[in-house]
Amino acid sequence: MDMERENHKKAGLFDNFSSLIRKCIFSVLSVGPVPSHLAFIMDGNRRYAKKQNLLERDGYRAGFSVLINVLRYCYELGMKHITVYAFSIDNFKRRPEEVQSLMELMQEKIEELIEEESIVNRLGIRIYFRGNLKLLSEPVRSAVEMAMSKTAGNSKVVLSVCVAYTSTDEIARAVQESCEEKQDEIRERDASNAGNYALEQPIEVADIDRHMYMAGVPDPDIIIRTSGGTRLSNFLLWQSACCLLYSPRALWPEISFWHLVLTIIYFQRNYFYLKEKKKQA
Ligand SMILES: CC(C)=CCC/C(C)=C/CC/C(C)=C/COP(=O)(O)OP(=O)(O)O
Repeated sequence: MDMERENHKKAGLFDNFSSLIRKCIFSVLSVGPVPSHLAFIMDGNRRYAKKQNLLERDGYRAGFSVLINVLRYCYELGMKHITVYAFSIDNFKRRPEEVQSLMELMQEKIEELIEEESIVNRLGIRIYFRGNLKLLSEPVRSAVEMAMSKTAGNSKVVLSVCVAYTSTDEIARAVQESCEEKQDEIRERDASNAGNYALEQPIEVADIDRHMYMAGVPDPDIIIRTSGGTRLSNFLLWQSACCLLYSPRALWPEISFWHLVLTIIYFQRNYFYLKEKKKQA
């Protein structure tokens, strides 16, 4: 028992020490510009499981723990938006047992996240799930909806979790809805202006923007794809016209505080170039 208490005390001291080191490093980094929106393609969970001789499911569990750590670091750095690619529409084509196991894990973790004392509530994180949510099974969809309503009062950080998501689906749906909206407007105007044909009204980029799953979220400053890949894999294509891509070689569950530090340094080195490109766009 004494041994247990001793170990607990040591772990507590280590946590305090790490948090102090983090604070010092973050205050140095904060002298320069810090991104306000990071987006992650959390690649490499299965490879990690294989490498560590774990079940695939445990690779995803390790990936979820890393997501929680990353959220804490981003919060400490004062970032406003974090977006993660948790499940693409194409992922539904994986083996049914794998899809089932990942969905069960998501449901379990979402339910944990909305508990009163969870990190999400302690740090004031508002969660949005973005994607074609109709494609989710009923229990997962209810968990997702519950998480969005239970965190609606949190306002420090916005976590956007893209599930049942692909950019091409997002764009096609937004264009479709914008056309329908425009047709309704024309119909209403024609009805009140009998006999006069309405002039053709083009659909603007801003109209489509308003109908995106990511509506209201500023475009990401950097997309980080772990495991060294440099493909966007149908993630945030509409939102990444002026965005950096960073691809550390580490698998997602291996991502640590130091990878985040390197990401910020990469952002700071490219800041003026990015600012110039944004101005031109
Ligand atoms: C509640 C919540 C937000 C949970 C998120 C859990 C989590 C870490 C999901 C990642 C899912 C995924 C398909 C990652 C891609 O890597 P991969 O598994 O395809 O790995 P590979 O590239 O090694 O094959």
